[in-house]
Amino acid sequence: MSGTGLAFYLTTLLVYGAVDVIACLGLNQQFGVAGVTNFGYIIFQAAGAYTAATLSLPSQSANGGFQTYIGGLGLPFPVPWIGAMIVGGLLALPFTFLVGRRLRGDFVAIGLLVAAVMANLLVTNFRPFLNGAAGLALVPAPLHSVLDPQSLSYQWGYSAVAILLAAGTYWFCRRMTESPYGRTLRAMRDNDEVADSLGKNLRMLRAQMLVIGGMIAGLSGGVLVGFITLWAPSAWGYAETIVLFAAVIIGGAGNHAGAILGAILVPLGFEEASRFIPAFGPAGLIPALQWVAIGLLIVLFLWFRPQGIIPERRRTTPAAPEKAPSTVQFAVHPRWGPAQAATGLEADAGAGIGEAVLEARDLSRRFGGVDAVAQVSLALSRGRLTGLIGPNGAGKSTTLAMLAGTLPASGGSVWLDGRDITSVPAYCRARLGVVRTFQLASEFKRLTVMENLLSAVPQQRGESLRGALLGRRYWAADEGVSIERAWDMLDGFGLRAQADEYAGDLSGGQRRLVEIMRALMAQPEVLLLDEPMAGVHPKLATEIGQHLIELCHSGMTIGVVEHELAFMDRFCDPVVVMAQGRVLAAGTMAALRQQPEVVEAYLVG
Ligand SMILES: Nc1ncnc2c1ncn2[C@@H]1O[C@H](COP(=O)(O)OP(=O)(O)OP(=O)(O)O)[C@@H](O)[C@H]1O
Repeated sequence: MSGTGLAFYLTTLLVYGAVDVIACLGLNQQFGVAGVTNFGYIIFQAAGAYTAATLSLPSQSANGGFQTYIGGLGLPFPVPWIGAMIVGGLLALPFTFLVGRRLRGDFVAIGLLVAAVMANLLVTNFRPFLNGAAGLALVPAPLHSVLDPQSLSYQWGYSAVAILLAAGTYWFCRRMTESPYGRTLRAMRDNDEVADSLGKNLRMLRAQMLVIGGMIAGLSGGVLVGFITLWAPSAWGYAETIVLFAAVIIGGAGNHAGAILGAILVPLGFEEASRFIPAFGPAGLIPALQWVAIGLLIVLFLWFRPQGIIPERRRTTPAAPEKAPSTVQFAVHPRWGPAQAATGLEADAGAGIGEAVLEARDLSRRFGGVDAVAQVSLALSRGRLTGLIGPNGAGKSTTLAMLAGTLPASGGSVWLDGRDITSVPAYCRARLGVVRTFQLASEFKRLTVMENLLSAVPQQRGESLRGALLGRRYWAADEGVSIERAWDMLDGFGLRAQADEYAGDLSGGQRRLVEIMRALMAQPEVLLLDEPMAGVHPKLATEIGQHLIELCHSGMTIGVVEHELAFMDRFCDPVVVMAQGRVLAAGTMAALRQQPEVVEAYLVG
C-alpha cells in the first residue's frame, strides 16, 4: 500500500471507529446503564443517515432522476447532522408509549426488533420513499462546495471532527451516568419495581433514554453517511444491532470506556480482521463465519465474563468521621420529626396521633379465579405501629402491595389523608410519602450499599436529566447532605464497613437491613414493611423494633407484615389478623389471643 493509500485507509478506519464508538455509547447508555433493551437500535442510526442524506441531497428533479426520495433540500453543513440527531430522537417518541405501558422488558425488546424489521422491509420495498433496496448514492459530503472531499487533508479533517464528536458523546454520557440521575437509571435497571416504589418515574426515565439513545444513534448515522456518501437497507439489517450489542456486552455493559473498547474490537475489529483472512470456500462464507464468531463471542462472554472486559466501575464514597455505633439512628419525615422542629415550622409531633392516615376500603384483588384479597377494610393510624398477621397465603403481602400501589386493586379504594389515591401510581404514592419494602430480597444488586441508600432520597437536585447535565457543581452540596445522613444510618445499623460493597454481595440479613435503611432514607410519612425481620439477628430485630416505635412517637405511620409473633406482642398495636383474603379480627395481641376463631385460624401452631 502506498503512503497515500495507507493514509486514506487510516482515515477511513478512524471515521468508522468514531461512528461505532458514538453508536455504542448511545446503546450502552440505554442498555448497559438504564437496562432498556432496544433490539431496534439500528433503525435510529438508519433514520439519522437517511435524514442527513435527504437534507443534503439536491431535490429529486436536480439529480437526473436516477434515484427517488423524499426531501432533497440541499441544506448546508451542519444542518443535515443536526437534523439526523433530531429525527433519531423523534423516531423514538412512538416507542416511549411501549416502554410506558406495563409491558415486560423482553416484550418491549421484541416489539422494537419487530419494528426494526418492518422499517427495513418498508424502506426496501417502497421505492418512492428512499429509493428502495438500491438505497441513496452520491450524498454530498459536508462542505463539498468549499473543500475537496477527495483530498487527504479533508479526510483527516473529517476523522478529527468524527473523533471530537465521539469524545463529546462520551463526555455527555458520563455526565449523565456519574450523577444521581445515573444512579437512578442503574437502580431502575437492577429492579424496576423497587425503583417505582421509591418514587422513580420509570416511564419518563425510559422515554428519556430512548430519545437520547435515538439522538446519539441518529448522529452516528449522519456522520457515517457524510463520509461514505451512500446508504441502503442492506447497511442496517437487524443483525447490525446484534453487532452493537456484542460490542457493548464484550467491552463491558454499563461502563462507557468498555463501550468504546467494544466498538473498536467488535464492529471495527471484525471487519478489519476479515480483510486479512485469505479467501476460501464459496462466496459469502467469510462474512457468514463472521456472524458465527460474533454469536459465539456473545455466548462465551455472557457465560464466563458477563461483566465484559472492562466491568462497570464500583462507585466508592469518601468515608465520613465515624460515630458511636451503639444505637440505630433513624431519619424521620421532615413533616413530623426533629428536622421540622428545628425549623420551627411544626414541632408538634403529637398532632393527629391516632387518626387514620392510610386506609383500605373494601379492597379486593383477584388472581385468575382466586380471591387473594376480598373486601378488606383496615386503617393505619398516625403514630401507630400496626401489625398484619395471618397464615401463609392469607393475602397480607397483596394488601400491602395494593396500599403502596405496586399492585393494582381489582376493587375497593385506598385513601391517604382523606384523599382517594386508588388510581395514583406507585411512584406518585411514594412521592406522597407512602414507601414500602418487599418480602423477597429487593436490594439494587449492582449498586453499593451507600448507593442503595442514596437512591431513595426524595427531591435530589441531581436526579433530573437537567440537574445531571448542569454538572456536579449544581448537585454536589445537596448530595453531600444525603451522604451525611446515609453515614449516620449506616452507623446506626452497624453496616458502615459495608458501605462500598455491592448490596447483592451481602448476607440475607444484611440485605434486609439495607432495604429498611433505604426505605427510611425516603423519609416516608407511611412506612409499609413486608417481613422486615426475616433473617435479621434477634438482638438487632429488637433494636429495630424499638426504633420503629420511636419513629411512631415522632408521628410516622407504620404497617408491618411479620410472622414473628414475639415481635407483634412486643411492638405492634393494633394487630390485624387476616385469613383467606379477609380481615378476621383486629386489636391488641392480648385481646386477639382471647378470640377462639383467631386462635384457631392462626395463633395455634
Ligand atoms: N402474582 C400472583 N399471581 C397469582 N396468585 C397470586 C399472586 N400473588 C399472590 N397470589 C396468591 O394470592 C394469595 C395471597 O398471597 P399473599 O402473598 O398476599 O399472601 P401472604 O398472606 O402474604 O402469604 P405469606 O405469608 O406466605 O407471604 C395466595 O393464594 C397466593 O398464591
